[in-house]
Amino acid sequence: MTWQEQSLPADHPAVTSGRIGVLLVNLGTPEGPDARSVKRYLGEFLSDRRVVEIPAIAWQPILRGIILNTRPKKSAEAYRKVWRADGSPLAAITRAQADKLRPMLGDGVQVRWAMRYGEPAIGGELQALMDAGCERILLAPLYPQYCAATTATVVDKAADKLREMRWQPSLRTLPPYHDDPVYIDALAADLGAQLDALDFDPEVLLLSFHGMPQRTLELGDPYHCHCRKTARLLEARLADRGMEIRTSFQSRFGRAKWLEPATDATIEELARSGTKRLAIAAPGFSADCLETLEELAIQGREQFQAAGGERFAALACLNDGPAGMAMLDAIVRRELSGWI
Ligand SMILES: C=CC1=C(C)c2cc3[nH]c(cc4nc(cc5[nH]c(cc1n2)c(C)c5CCC(=O)O)C(CCC(=O)O)=C4C)c(C)c3C=C
Ligand SMILES: [Fe+2]
Ligand SMILES: [Fe+2]
Repeated sequence: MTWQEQSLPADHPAVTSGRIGVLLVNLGTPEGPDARSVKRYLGEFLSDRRVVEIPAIAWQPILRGIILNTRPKKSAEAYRKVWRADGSPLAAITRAQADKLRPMLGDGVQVRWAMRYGEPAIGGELQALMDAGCERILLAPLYPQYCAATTATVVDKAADKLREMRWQPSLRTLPPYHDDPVYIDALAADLGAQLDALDFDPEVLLLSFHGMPQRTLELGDPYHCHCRKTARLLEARLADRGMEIRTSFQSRFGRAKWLEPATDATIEELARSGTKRLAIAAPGFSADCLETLEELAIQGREQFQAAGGERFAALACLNDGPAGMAMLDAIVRRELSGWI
Protein backbone atom coordinates (compact mmCIF):
# COMPACT_ATOMS: atom_id res chain seq x y z
CA MET A 1 0.00 0.00 0.00
CA THR A 2 1.40 3.37 -0.95
CA TRP A 3 0.97 6.33 1.36
CA GLN A 4 -1.69 7.77 -0.94
CA GLU A 5 -3.84 4.69 -0.42
CA GLN A 6 -3.89 4.89 3.35
CA SER A 7 -7.26 6.11 4.45
CA LEU A 8 -7.48 9.35 6.35
CA PRO A 9 -9.54 9.60 9.53
CA ALA A 10 -13.09 10.82 8.90
CA ASP A 11 -12.48 14.01 10.86
CA HIS A 12 -9.34 14.93 8.95
CA PRO A 13 -9.60 18.59 7.95
CA ALA A 14 -9.90 19.72 4.34
CA VAL A 15 -6.41 19.95 2.95
CA THR A 16 -6.39 23.61 2.01
CA SER A 17 -9.03 26.26 1.75
CA GLY A 18 -6.87 29.37 2.02
CA ARG A 19 -9.41 31.18 4.15
CA ILE A 20 -8.47 34.06 6.43
CA GLY A 21 -9.94 34.63 9.88
CA VAL A 22 -10.09 37.70 12.10
CA LEU A 23 -10.86 37.36 15.80
CA LEU A 24 -11.76 40.60 17.60
CA VAL A 25 -11.18 40.27 21.35
CA ASN A 26 -12.14 42.48 24.24
CA LEU A 27 -11.86 42.04 27.98
CA GLY A 28 -14.94 40.15 29.05
CA THR A 29 -18.01 40.70 31.04
CA PRO A 30 -20.46 38.74 33.18
CA GLU A 31 -23.29 36.73 31.58
CA GLY A 32 -25.86 38.67 33.57
CA PRO A 33 -26.00 41.64 35.96
CA ASP A 34 -26.44 39.40 39.02
CA ALA A 35 -23.99 38.66 41.83
CA ARG A 36 -23.50 34.99 40.84
CA SER A 37 -22.56 35.81 37.25
CA VAL A 38 -20.32 38.67 38.37
CA LYS A 39 -18.62 36.38 40.89
CA ARG A 40 -17.87 33.79 38.20
CA TYR A 41 -16.50 36.50 35.88
CA LEU A 42 -14.40 38.24 38.53
CA GLY A 43 -13.06 34.88 39.75
CA GLU A 44 -11.65 34.16 36.29
CA PHE A 45 -10.51 37.73 35.59
CA LEU A 46 -8.81 38.38 38.91
CA SER A 47 -7.12 34.94 38.96
CA ASP A 48 -5.18 35.85 35.83
CA ARG A 49 -1.56 36.31 36.89
CA ARG A 50 -1.18 38.93 34.16
CA VAL A 51 -3.87 41.03 35.87
CA VAL A 52 -2.98 40.66 39.52
CA GLU A 53 0.75 40.20 39.84
CA ILE A 54 0.80 38.87 43.37
CA PRO A 55 1.95 35.25 44.00
CA ALA A 56 -1.13 33.00 43.94
CA ILE A 57 -0.39 31.62 47.38
CA ALA A 58 -0.83 35.11 48.86
CA TRP A 59 -3.52 36.39 46.48
CA GLN A 60 -5.99 33.47 46.17
CA PRO A 61 -6.99 33.51 49.88
CA ILE A 62 -7.69 37.26 49.65
CA LEU A 63 -9.57 36.84 46.37
CA ARG A 64 -11.65 33.81 47.48
CA GLY A 65 -11.96 34.82 51.15
CA ILE A 66 -12.75 38.52 50.82
CA ILE A 67 -13.09 40.03 47.35
CA LEU A 68 -15.38 37.41 45.78
CA ASN A 69 -17.64 37.57 48.83
CA THR A 70 -18.08 41.34 48.79
CA ARG A 71 -17.43 42.86 45.37
CA PRO A 72 -19.87 40.85 43.15
CA LYS A 73 -22.96 42.26 44.89
CA LYS A 74 -21.73 45.84 44.52
CA SER A 75 -20.50 45.36 40.97
CA ALA A 76 -23.77 43.64 39.97
CA GLU A 77 -25.68 46.74 41.12
CA ALA A 78 -23.44 48.86 38.92
CA TYR A 79 -23.90 46.49 35.95
CA ARG A 80 -27.68 46.64 36.37
CA LYS A 81 -27.58 50.41 35.77
CA VAL A 82 -26.00 50.01 32.33
CA TRP A 83 -27.30 46.59 31.16
CA ARG A 84 -29.04 46.68 27.75
CA ALA A 85 -31.82 44.59 26.24
CA ASP A 86 -29.13 42.83 24.17
CA GLY A 87 -26.90 42.20 27.18
CA SER A 88 -23.70 43.68 28.55
CA PRO A 89 -22.73 46.84 26.64
CA LEU A 90 -19.16 45.60 26.15
CA ALA A 91 -20.29 42.29 24.62
CA ALA A 92 -23.11 43.84 22.58
CA ILE A 93 -20.81 46.50 21.10
CA THR A 94 -17.98 44.05 20.36
CA ARG A 95 -20.52 41.80 18.60
CA ALA A 96 -21.77 44.79 16.57
CA GLN A 97 -18.17 45.67 15.62
CA ALA A 98 -17.64 42.13 14.28
CA ASP A 99 -20.99 42.15 12.44
CA LYS A 100 -20.12 45.43 10.72
CA LEU A 101 -16.51 44.54 9.95
CA ARG A 102 -17.51 41.28 8.19
CA PRO A 103 -19.07 42.89 5.09
CA MET A 104 -16.35 45.56 5.06
CA LEU A 105 -13.63 42.91 4.70
CA GLY A 106 -15.52 40.86 2.14
CA ASP A 107 -16.12 37.21 1.36
CA GLY A 108 -12.65 35.73 1.81
CA VAL A 109 -12.41 36.79 5.46
CA GLN A 110 -14.29 35.20 8.36
CA VAL A 111 -14.81 37.62 11.25
CA ARG A 112 -15.68 36.45 14.77
CA TRP A 113 -15.45 37.99 18.24
CA ALA A 114 -14.48 36.75 21.68
CA MET A 115 -14.09 37.81 25.28
CA ARG A 116 -10.86 37.11 27.19
CA TYR A 117 -12.87 36.22 30.30
CA GLY A 118 -16.28 34.59 30.02
CA GLU A 119 -18.12 33.88 26.79
CA PRO A 120 -17.69 33.60 23.85
CA ALA A 121 -14.27 32.26 24.83
CA ILE A 122 -11.16 32.68 22.68
CA GLY A 123 -10.53 28.92 22.34
CA GLY A 124 -14.01 28.18 21.03
CA GLU A 125 -13.92 31.06 18.56
CA LEU A 126 -10.48 30.07 17.24
CA GLN A 127 -11.85 26.56 16.75
CA ALA A 128 -14.88 27.94 14.91
CA LEU A 129 -12.60 29.88 12.55
CA MET A 130 -10.54 26.76 11.90
CA ASP A 131 -13.69 24.68 11.35
CA ALA A 132 -14.66 27.26 8.74
CA GLY A 133 -11.37 26.55 6.97
CA CYS A 134 -9.25 29.47 8.20
CA GLU A 135 -5.56 28.67 7.98
CA ARG A 136 -4.39 32.18 8.73
CA ILE A 137 -5.85 34.08 11.65
CA LEU A 138 -5.39 37.65 12.77
CA LEU A 139 -5.88 37.91 16.52
CA ALA A 140 -7.00 41.46 17.26
CA PRO A 141 -7.08 42.50 20.93
CA LEU A 142 -9.07 45.74 20.80
CA TYR A 143 -6.76 47.70 23.09
CA PRO A 144 -5.14 50.74 21.46
CA GLN A 145 -2.54 50.94 24.26
CA TYR A 146 -0.51 47.77 24.89
CA CYS A 147 -0.66 46.40 28.42
CA ALA A 148 0.44 42.97 29.65
CA ALA A 149 -2.80 42.73 31.66
CA THR A 150 -4.94 43.14 28.54
CA THR A 151 -3.06 42.57 25.27
CA ALA A 152 -0.55 39.92 26.36
CA THR A 153 -3.11 37.83 28.17
CA VAL A 154 -5.18 37.54 24.97
CA VAL A 155 -2.16 36.14 23.16
CA ASP A 156 -1.45 33.78 26.09
CA LYS A 157 -5.01 32.44 25.92
CA ALA A 158 -4.85 31.91 22.16
CA ALA A 159 -1.50 30.14 22.61
CA ASP A 160 -3.12 27.81 25.19
CA LYS A 161 -5.58 26.75 22.48
CA LEU A 162 -2.90 26.35 19.83
CA ARG A 163 -0.89 24.21 22.22
CA GLU A 164 -3.60 21.51 21.91
CA MET A 165 -3.42 21.36 18.12
CA ARG A 166 -1.39 19.15 15.87
CA TRP A 167 -2.12 21.30 12.82
CA GLN A 168 -2.02 24.92 13.87
CA PRO A 169 -3.17 27.91 11.88
CA SER A 170 -0.74 30.75 11.19
CA LEU A 171 -1.31 33.51 13.66
CA ARG A 172 -0.70 37.23 13.48
CA THR A 173 -1.53 39.72 16.21
CA LEU A 174 -2.76 43.28 15.83
CA PRO A 175 -0.09 45.62 17.20
CA PRO A 176 -1.02 48.40 19.62
CA TYR A 177 -2.37 51.40 17.70
CA HIS A 178 -2.12 54.13 20.34
CA ASP A 179 -0.23 56.51 18.03
CA ASP A 180 -1.59 55.35 14.69
CA PRO A 181 -2.74 58.36 12.64
CA VAL A 182 -5.82 56.39 11.60
CA TYR A 183 -6.84 55.98 15.26
CA ILE A 184 -5.97 59.54 16.26
CA ASP A 185 -7.89 60.88 13.23
CA ALA A 186 -10.93 58.75 14.12
CA LEU A 187 -10.88 59.96 17.73
CA ALA A 188 -10.37 63.61 16.76
CA ALA A 189 -13.24 63.49 14.25
CA ASP A 190 -15.62 61.58 16.49
CA LEU A 191 -14.93 63.52 19.70
CA GLY A 192 -15.03 66.79 17.71
CA ALA A 193 -18.50 65.92 16.40
CA GLN A 194 -19.72 64.96 19.89
CA LEU A 195 -18.36 68.21 21.35
CA ASP A 196 -20.07 70.20 18.58
CA ALA A 197 -23.38 68.52 19.40
CA LEU A 198 -23.30 69.50 23.10
CA ASP A 199 -25.55 72.34 24.25
CA PHE A 200 -22.67 73.84 26.25
CA ASP A 201 -18.98 74.60 25.73
CA PRO A 202 -16.81 72.58 28.13
CA GLU A 203 -14.02 74.53 29.78
CA VAL A 204 -12.11 71.27 30.31
CA LEU A 205 -11.95 67.99 28.40
CA LEU A 206 -10.70 65.17 30.62
CA LEU A 207 -9.16 62.17 28.85
CA SER A 208 -9.62 59.24 31.22
CA PHE A 209 -7.70 55.99 30.66
CA HIS A 210 -8.11 52.78 32.65
CA GLY A 211 -5.53 52.69 35.45
CA MET A 212 -2.85 50.14 36.30
CA PRO A 213 -0.67 49.59 39.34
CA GLN A 214 2.28 52.05 39.28
CA ARG A 215 4.56 49.03 39.71
CA THR A 216 3.76 47.75 36.21
CA LEU A 217 5.20 50.95 34.77
CA GLU A 218 8.35 50.49 36.84
CA LEU A 219 8.60 46.88 35.62
CA GLY A 220 8.63 48.09 32.02
CA ASP A 221 5.03 47.88 30.81
CA PRO A 222 4.59 50.47 28.03
CA TYR A 223 0.93 51.12 28.88
CA HIS A 224 1.43 54.41 30.68
CA CYS A 225 3.67 55.78 27.90
CA HIS A 226 1.16 54.66 25.26
CA CYS A 227 -1.67 56.47 27.07
CA ARG A 228 0.40 59.62 27.39
CA LYS A 229 1.26 59.55 23.71
CA THR A 230 -2.37 59.06 22.64
CA ALA A 231 -3.32 61.98 24.88
CA ARG A 232 -0.57 64.24 23.51
CA LEU A 233 -1.46 63.50 19.87
CA LEU A 234 -5.16 63.97 20.51
CA GLU A 235 -4.56 67.17 22.44
CA ALA A 236 -2.67 68.62 19.47
CA ARG A 237 -5.63 67.78 17.23
CA LEU A 238 -8.19 69.39 19.56
CA ALA A 239 -6.03 72.39 20.57
CA ASP A 240 -7.86 74.92 18.39
CA ARG A 241 -11.05 74.42 20.41
CA GLY A 242 -9.60 76.43 23.29
CA MET A 243 -10.47 73.90 26.02
CA GLU A 244 -8.03 72.86 28.67
CA ILE A 245 -7.24 69.15 28.14
CA ARG A 246 -6.20 66.92 31.05
CA THR A 247 -5.35 63.25 31.34
CA SER A 248 -6.16 60.93 34.24
CA PHE A 249 -6.44 57.22 35.15
CA GLN A 250 -9.61 55.59 36.46
CA SER A 251 -10.92 52.41 38.13
CA ARG A 252 -8.36 52.01 40.89
CA PHE A 253 -8.55 48.52 42.43
CA GLY A 254 -6.96 47.37 45.68
CA ARG A 255 -4.51 49.02 48.00
CA ALA A 256 -1.42 49.38 45.81
CA LYS A 257 -0.48 52.72 44.30
CA TRP A 258 -2.00 53.09 40.83
CA LEU A 259 -1.13 55.44 37.98
CA GLU A 260 -1.93 59.03 38.78
CA PRO A 261 -3.62 61.43 38.65
CA ALA A 262 -6.79 59.51 39.47
CA THR A 263 -9.88 60.40 37.46
CA ASP A 264 -12.21 60.75 40.48
CA ALA A 265 -9.78 63.03 42.34
CA THR A 266 -9.26 65.11 39.18
CA ILE A 267 -13.00 65.56 38.63
CA GLU A 268 -13.41 66.76 42.19
CA GLU A 269 -10.39 69.03 42.08
CA LEU A 270 -11.59 70.62 38.82
CA ALA A 271 -15.01 71.36 40.28
CA ARG A 272 -13.58 72.70 43.55
CA SER A 273 -11.21 75.01 41.70
CA GLY A 274 -14.08 76.58 39.75
CA THR A 275 -14.60 74.52 36.58
CA LYS A 276 -18.32 74.61 35.84
CA ARG A 277 -18.47 72.80 32.48
CA LEU A 278 -16.69 69.46 31.99
CA ALA A 279 -16.59 66.81 29.26
CA ILE A 280 -14.93 63.40 29.74
CA ALA A 281 -13.75 61.04 27.02
CA ALA A 282 -12.24 57.56 27.39
CA PRO A 283 -10.02 57.11 24.31
CA GLY A 284 -8.43 53.87 25.59
CA PHE A 285 -11.72 51.93 25.50
CA SER A 286 -12.83 50.69 22.06
CA ALA A 287 -16.30 50.04 23.41
CA ASP A 288 -18.43 51.59 26.09
CA CYS A 289 -18.62 49.37 29.13
CA LEU A 290 -19.17 49.44 32.87
CA GLU A 291 -16.10 51.64 33.34
CA THR A 292 -17.33 54.37 31.00
CA LEU A 293 -21.12 54.13 31.34
CA GLU A 294 -21.27 53.74 35.11
CA GLU A 295 -17.98 54.93 36.57
CA LEU A 296 -17.58 57.97 34.31
CA ALA A 297 -21.06 58.86 33.07
CA ILE A 298 -22.96 58.18 36.33
CA GLN A 299 -20.47 58.39 39.19
CA GLY A 300 -18.35 61.06 37.47
CA ARG A 301 -21.34 63.33 36.98
CA GLU A 302 -22.36 62.90 40.63
CA GLN A 303 -18.83 63.67 41.84
CA PHE A 304 -18.55 66.74 39.62
CA GLN A 305 -21.90 68.19 40.60
CA ALA A 306 -21.47 67.42 44.31
CA ALA A 307 -18.23 69.43 44.26
CA GLY A 308 -19.81 72.48 42.60
CA GLY A 309 -19.66 71.66 38.87
CA GLU A 310 -22.70 72.44 36.70
CA ARG A 311 -22.66 71.04 33.18
CA PHE A 312 -21.22 67.56 32.54
CA ALA A 313 -20.98 65.28 29.50
CA ALA A 314 -19.46 61.80 29.18
CA LEU A 315 -18.61 61.33 25.51
CA ALA A 316 -19.13 57.95 23.82
CA CYS A 317 -16.30 55.63 22.77
CA LEU A 318 -15.73 54.91 19.07
CA ASN A 319 -17.88 51.76 19.43
CA ASP A 320 -19.44 50.54 16.17
CA GLY A 321 -19.98 54.07 14.83
CA PRO A 322 -18.78 55.08 11.35
CA ALA A 323 -15.46 56.63 12.48
CA GLY A 324 -14.64 53.64 14.69
CA MET A 325 -15.55 51.08 12.02
CA ALA A 326 -13.53 52.84 9.30
CA MET A 327 -10.58 52.86 11.71
CA LEU A 328 -10.96 49.14 12.54
CA ASP A 329 -11.28 48.26 8.86
CA ALA A 330 -8.07 50.19 8.08
CA ILE A 331 -5.92 48.78 10.89
CA VAL A 332 -7.14 45.20 10.36
CA ARG A 333 -6.67 45.36 6.58
CA ARG A 334 -3.12 46.60 7.05
CA GLU A 335 -2.27 43.52 9.16
CA LEU A 336 -3.86 41.24 6.55
CA SER A 337 -1.55 42.54 3.84
CA GLY A 338 0.01 39.70 1.91
CA TRP A 339 -2.90 37.48 3.05
CA ILE A 340 -5.61 39.29 1.09
C1 LIG B 1 -6.15 44.40 39.30
C2 LIG B 1 -7.18 44.83 38.77
C3 LIG B 1 -7.36 45.37 37.42
C4 LIG B 1 -6.42 45.71 36.42
C5 LIG B 1 -4.93 45.64 36.48
C6 LIG B 1 -7.18 46.15 35.28
C7 LIG B 1 -6.63 46.59 34.06
C8 LIG B 1 -7.37 46.97 32.94
N1 LIG B 1 -8.74 46.81 32.72
C9 LIG B 1 -9.07 47.32 31.49
C10 LIG B 1 -10.34 47.37 30.91
C11 LIG B 1 -11.54 47.06 31.56
N2 LIG B 1 -11.68 46.73 32.89
C12 LIG B 1 -13.01 46.50 33.16
C13 LIG B 1 -13.56 46.12 34.38
C14 LIG B 1 -12.84 45.81 35.53
N3 LIG B 1 -11.49 45.98 35.75
C15 LIG B 1 -11.15 45.51 37.01
C16 LIG B 1 -9.87 45.42 37.57
C17 LIG B 1 -8.66 45.63 36.88
N4 LIG B 1 -8.50 46.10 35.60
C18 LIG B 1 -12.36 45.02 37.61
C19 LIG B 1 -12.43 44.39 38.99
C20 LIG B 1 -13.39 45.19 36.70
C21 LIG B 1 -14.83 44.68 36.85
C22 LIG B 1 -15.82 45.61 37.27
C23 LIG B 1 -15.75 45.93 38.72
O1 LIG B 1 -16.02 45.05 39.55
O2 LIG B 1 -15.43 47.08 39.00
C24 LIG B 1 -13.76 46.69 31.94
C25 LIG B 1 -15.27 46.63 31.79
C26 LIG B 1 -15.87 45.27 31.78
C27 LIG B 1 -17.34 45.29 31.53
O3 LIG B 1 -17.97 44.25 31.76
O4 LIG B 1 -17.95 46.28 31.12
C28 LIG B 1 -12.85 47.03 30.95
C29 LIG B 1 -13.12 47.29 29.49
C30 LIG B 1 -7.88 47.81 30.90
C31 LIG B 1 -7.80 48.46 29.52
C32 LIG B 1 -6.83 47.60 31.79
C33 LIG B 1 -5.40 47.90 31.70
C34 LIG B 1 -4.88 48.84 31.05
FE1 LIG C 1 -10.13 46.77 34.38
FE1 LIG D 1 -14.80 50.39 37.76
